[in-house]
Amino acid sequence: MNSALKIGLVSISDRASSGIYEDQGIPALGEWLAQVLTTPFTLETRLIADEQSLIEQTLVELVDVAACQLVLTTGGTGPAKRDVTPEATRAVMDKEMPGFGEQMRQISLHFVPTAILSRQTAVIRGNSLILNLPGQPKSIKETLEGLKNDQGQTLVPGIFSAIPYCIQLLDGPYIETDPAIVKSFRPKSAIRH
Ligand SMILES: Nc1ncnc2c1ncn2[C@@H]1O[C@H](COP(=O)(O)OP(=O)(O)OP(=O)(O)O)[C@@H](O)[C@H]1O
Ligand SMILES: Nc1nc2c(c(=O)[nH]1)N[C@H]1C(S)=C(S)[C@@H](COP(=O)(O)O)O[C@H]1N2
Repeated sequence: MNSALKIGLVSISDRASSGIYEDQGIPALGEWLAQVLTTPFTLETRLIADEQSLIEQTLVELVDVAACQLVLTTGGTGPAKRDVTPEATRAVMDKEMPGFGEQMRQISLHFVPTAILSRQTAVIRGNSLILNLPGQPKSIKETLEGLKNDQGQTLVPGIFSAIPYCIQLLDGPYIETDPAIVKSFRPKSAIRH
């Protein structure tokens, strides 16, 4: 199976979803993906409140019905009572991919000491990867892209480097990126020319 790339974006914020402020999560995710992906893709976007059952329902629908091979959530990963995104994500998983959360916290510590407050994780459901990002819109680029010096050299690799190969291992489309922004890493045997 090697269908066209479809990515689900879920912004989870009580205030953005009720109109108290404008959602910046989905635009930030969409703009970043448009810059980095050289593979054509389509988006399915959802803006929802921090309600566990609604988050679970949305993730299931994006994977099982809309057939997104990758789903990125933003928001609701912190310690506050209504932050339940990781619980909802785990509730719909087949298996957990804890390395993504570990690496994102490592990256984020280069930007903010409160990075350890994010409980973000990643999971596999069916043939799809679901990944939690923090709610702060600037954290999207920080965690996906990593940290570069003034000369543009990578100091800490962002987690997106590992996503194309992960999707490939799940029998999804072959995803390519602009290496000047994020170099996708694959073992030599998995590279297609
Ligand atoms: N979707 C969003 N759009 C714009 N800014 C956001 C969004 N989500 C979070 N932020 C910003 O990042 C900060 C930290 O995000 P966090 O997810 O902790 O928000 P929150 O306090 O849980 O509130 P809410 O769920 O209502 O966004 C917020 O105070 C807000 O300034
Ligand atoms: N890269 C990055 N990671 C970050 C942040 C940030 O600004 N940049 N904010 C942190 C803060 S302040 C919190 S409370 C947690 C959880 O945020 P969330 O509840 O919006 O998901 O993410 C953390 N991770």
